[in-house]
Amino acid sequence: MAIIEVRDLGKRYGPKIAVDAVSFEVAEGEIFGILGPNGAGKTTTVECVAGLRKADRGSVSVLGRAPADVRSAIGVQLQSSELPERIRVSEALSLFSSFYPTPADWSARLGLSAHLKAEFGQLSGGLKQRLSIALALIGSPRVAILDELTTGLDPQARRDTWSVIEEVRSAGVTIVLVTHFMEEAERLCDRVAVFRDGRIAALDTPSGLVSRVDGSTRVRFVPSVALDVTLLEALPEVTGVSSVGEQIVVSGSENLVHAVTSLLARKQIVARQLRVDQVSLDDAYVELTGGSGAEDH
Ligand SMILES: Nc1ncnc2c1ncn2[C@@H]1O[C@H](COP(=O)(O)OP(=O)(O)OP(=O)(O)O)[C@@H](O)[C@H]1O
Repeated sequence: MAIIEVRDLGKRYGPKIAVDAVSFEVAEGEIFGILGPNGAGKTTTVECVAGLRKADRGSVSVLGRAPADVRSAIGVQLQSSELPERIRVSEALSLFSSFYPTPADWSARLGLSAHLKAEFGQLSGGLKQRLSIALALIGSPRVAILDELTTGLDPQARRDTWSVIEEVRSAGVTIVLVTHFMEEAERLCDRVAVFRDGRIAALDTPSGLVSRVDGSTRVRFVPSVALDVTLLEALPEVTGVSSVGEQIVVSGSENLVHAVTSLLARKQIVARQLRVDQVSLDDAYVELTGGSGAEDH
């Protein structure tokens, strides 16, 4: 069942079209990723889903209602979340807890226990980030919107945060995750919408996005005897053949390996130094967004 439905969403800032005809659904319990270069409209879209920004066009429903009517069911961690400099971590947690009938405390799990007395203004960027995640989850939301969840975290803290997100999902929370990190999307997301210039350029599972790239699989080998490459080119699974010295590199679709090895077996040719590579979500992203840098934050 869809817990979030976005239909034909449109938003301008003056002459600038930030979001244009964006539609998608998020199923209950899903981790839905939103990827795209800077300025592609990701934050504007999630702000509309959270009920924090009014769209010019289209509709958003969360749990079948307008987001503004179900605010307590939506937890939001946005890029710009700022707190007063002097507020202590413990004070922020109890203040936010007081807004909700059944608050949930994720602070220990997010590594904040040793920093409860620290003032917000003294926290490192990573700790501020973790506090903002704890505050987004404090109201036991049905839907959590996390914008650039792990930006500013070191690799270990990023992995720890991923484990927390997996726990949050196991607790039944649906998650919308805006990210610049392909590894994060690949690890966490069930489906990913790739935004480009205010529109969704592609929406699929991470592996589905990869398989859209032409020549997403590459087979490299050195044939035991000279091989007529036109035989390889004639295979329907093959999109390209090149040679580097003795090595032959064949690109093509998912079933490429079987097609190539069957041909070699028929010709009684042994494939030496056989290697198979798959393009990464990074490669797919670059192709789908026209080469914009993904991790330029
Ligand atoms: N309040 C605003 N006033 C004017 N223009 C805005 C405003 N907020 C965003 N924009 C513009 O709208 C476009 C989309 O911005 P948005 O923040 O939604 O993109 P984004 O994909 O989240 O980018 P980023 O990855 O940099 O956060 C950008 O061109 C941005 O400059």
